[in-house]
Amino acid sequence: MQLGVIGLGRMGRIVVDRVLDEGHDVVAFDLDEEAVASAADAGATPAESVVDLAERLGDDKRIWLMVPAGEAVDAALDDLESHLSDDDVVVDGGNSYFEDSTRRADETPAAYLDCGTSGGPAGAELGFSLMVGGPEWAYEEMTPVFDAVATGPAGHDRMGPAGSGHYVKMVHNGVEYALMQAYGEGFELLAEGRYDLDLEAVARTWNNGAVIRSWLLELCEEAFREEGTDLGDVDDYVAGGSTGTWTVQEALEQEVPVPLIYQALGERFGSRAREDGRFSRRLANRLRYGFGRHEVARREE
Ligand SMILES: NC(=O)C1=CN([C@@H]2O[C@H](COP(=O)(O)OP(=O)(O)OC[C@H]3O[C@@H](n4cnc5c(N)ncnc54)[C@H](O)[C@@H]3O)[C@@H](O)[C@H]2O)C=CC1
Ligand SMILES: O=C(CO)[C@H](O)[C@H](O)COP(=O)(O)O
Repeated sequence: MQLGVIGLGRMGRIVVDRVLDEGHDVVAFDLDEEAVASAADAGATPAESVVDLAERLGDDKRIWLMVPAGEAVDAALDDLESHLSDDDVVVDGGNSYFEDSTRRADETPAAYLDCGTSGGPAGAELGFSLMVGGPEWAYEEMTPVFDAVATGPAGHDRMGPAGSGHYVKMVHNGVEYALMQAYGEGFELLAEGRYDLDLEAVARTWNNGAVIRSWLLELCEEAFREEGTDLGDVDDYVAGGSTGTWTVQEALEQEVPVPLIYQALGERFGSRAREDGRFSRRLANRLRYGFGRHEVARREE
């Protein structure tokens, strides 16, 4: 199969590499020329623009968007629009808002798959977990690509119609916020509590057989190992927040109580007011580096 990939950042480049590794062809474009050159070095065919990418793909185009949610997705789709037909398939693998995805599915003259992607940069080796929404035939058509990008056949599935992939990923991120908050609170109590504990040793012990072992807890262990048990100069400022906000908004609309996710979101917003130096927030700040290679906000000396 030949796949066009638009957006070659932390996540898009992994899509390129994993698809190439499985013997497929890739045509790659990014606004950043260095990212395009680097993908070309890895074996992709470089494109000079979105339109050039579309023209190089010929009939039955298969295109994966991996650009920031929002305007960048609409900009790429605008450029693609006149080059698409209903035999083509466009996948949006970013963290788009699900209602944007249903609108785009209606407006795009190709089959549109909204694909929630989880796993972060660690997915380069492990593969991603992919939650896909959209037409069944398009999902089946893209199965070789999903097999390559995901951990394997069990790492992707069709959730339902348009929007459902990004809807499931939105809720996934709400859960992610709540889990980060729970680990943060537990470690804050241990850090502030009555024993002088090595939190890396605690995390390592928990990760070996404990009920609460998980990848996020492995990232806690990594954070304590790399930053120190007091998290060193990691600031109590947690960025991000859009997917958690959408989750809470949807929960309110559906009248489903999600107090843990709401509380975790509130803690993030609170961290930006810099009222105090909460340990849990500093850990969340550092964990986002662990799973997403997002920049760690550091305290000023
Ligand atoms: N980093 C992570 O852990 C995860 C990120 N995501 C989502 O994946 C998407 C991409 O994220 P990252 O790769 O981390 O971002 P990134 O910032 O590393 O890369 C985005 C790339 O898109 C390019 N770009 C922006 N607008 C463009 C346009 N109109 N045409 C072509 N290229 C354009 C940028 O130059 C950049 O290279 C986002 O929606 C993000 O929320 C999803 C799961 C995990
Ligand atoms: O989707 C992700 C992980 O699953 C991305 O890392 C996302 O950026 C996390 O959300 P936030 O930026 O709000 O922390």
